[in-house]
Amino acid sequence: MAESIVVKIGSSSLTSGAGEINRERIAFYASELAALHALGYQVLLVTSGAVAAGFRTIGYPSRPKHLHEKQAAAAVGQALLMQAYQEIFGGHGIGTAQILLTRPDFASRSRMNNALMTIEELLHQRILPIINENDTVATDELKFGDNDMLSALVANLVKAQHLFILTDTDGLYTANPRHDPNARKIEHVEQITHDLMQIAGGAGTAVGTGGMRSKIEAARIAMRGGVPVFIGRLEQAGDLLLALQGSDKGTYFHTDQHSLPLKKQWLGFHSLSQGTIAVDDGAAKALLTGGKSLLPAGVRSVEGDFHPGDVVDVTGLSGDPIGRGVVNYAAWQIQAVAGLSTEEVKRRVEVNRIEVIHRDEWITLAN
Ligand SMILES: Nc1ncnc2c1ncn2[C@@H]1O[C@H](COP(=O)(O)OP(=O)(O)O)[C@@H](O)[C@H]1O
Ligand SMILES: N[C@@H](CCC(=O)OP(=O)(O)O)C(=O)O
Repeated sequence: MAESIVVKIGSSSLTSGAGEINRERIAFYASELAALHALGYQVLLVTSGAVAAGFRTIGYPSRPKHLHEKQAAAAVGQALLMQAYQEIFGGHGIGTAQILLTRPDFASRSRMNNALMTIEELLHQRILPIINENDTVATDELKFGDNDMLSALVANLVKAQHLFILTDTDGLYTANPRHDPNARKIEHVEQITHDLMQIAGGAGTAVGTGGMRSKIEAARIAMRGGVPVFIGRLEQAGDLLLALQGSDKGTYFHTDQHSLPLKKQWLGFHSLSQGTIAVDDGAAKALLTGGKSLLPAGVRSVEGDFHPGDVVDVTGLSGDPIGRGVVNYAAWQIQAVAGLSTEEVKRRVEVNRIEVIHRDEWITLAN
């Protein structure tokens, strides 16, 4: 099967800053993507810029702050973006398709599968999918977070060979290079640590949203799904191909993880959690390194009102999340048997399976 490559381009790289698209830059990125397409890669574009491309047409003096204004600007800007992509990719002989996604769509496994089947068919037909969040219906609480995260989820979904997050800075620096002239570039990252998260700051311009922090969070999710990530900037023709070959145009995030089956992706990244179970150190170790199931003996406390078959988050004693799984017990049942031996549990409650969470229904999310 052809290698698939997901490229995410930020608002700051596609728009003028005054609420309009920057056609010249769009043409530049399109020709970079077209070059990979011509080499036989299956290319997917995750585009930002709907809000940033649309606010001038509406008459807003700067990027709007209120939700309804952002949504109106996105409705205008998304059409302008697609029009530009269609014309410009068309000039390269490449057909394009618009895919607008929302987070709740993915909470349903069948809708997530439908999105994947559509994307696969488009790629099979050599059409370039252009993906954005459906901003006109996404509310702040139910967003992917940011298009950086959307690109990581899409990369996992299609089991991409690479994710390129293109922005206005040539990689991750030890501090925000806009503010710290002594900041040094980090060329390679093997693991996203707490310290690394600390050095990644917010957005660089008035049109960008998540800054480096949201890119690192996205990189962590992609790496968890076995997708290596590049964060950086393209300057001249051929740079995307050079970045694919490992040039020094940005920061490379490596991964030794395998790609995740769809069921585990859904569980880890899309399902809606109905509660939280805190476990002791022994159970945390068994789940994280032993590939074991969670037994009642390891449970310390329970929050939420969930039922068998629901998805819950699992934390260690510190409260840090370690993973997520499907429970075989109702919340009240676990509360009744937390910390007890398997024999004792069998005497006290009637459940189909003794494991609180079976290892086949579990995904580790800690680093
Ligand atoms: N440690 C860091 N290294 C590099 N850039 C950083 C760092 N911390 C914050 N940034 C900022 O992140 C910005 C890129 O993110 P953002 O403005 O959201 O762009 P985009 O629209 O491409 O998503 C850079 O312009 C830079 O100012
Ligand atoms: N869906 C929004 C993108 C928001 C976003 O993540 O922007 P950016 O930080 O520029 O990638 C839009 O198209 O305006």
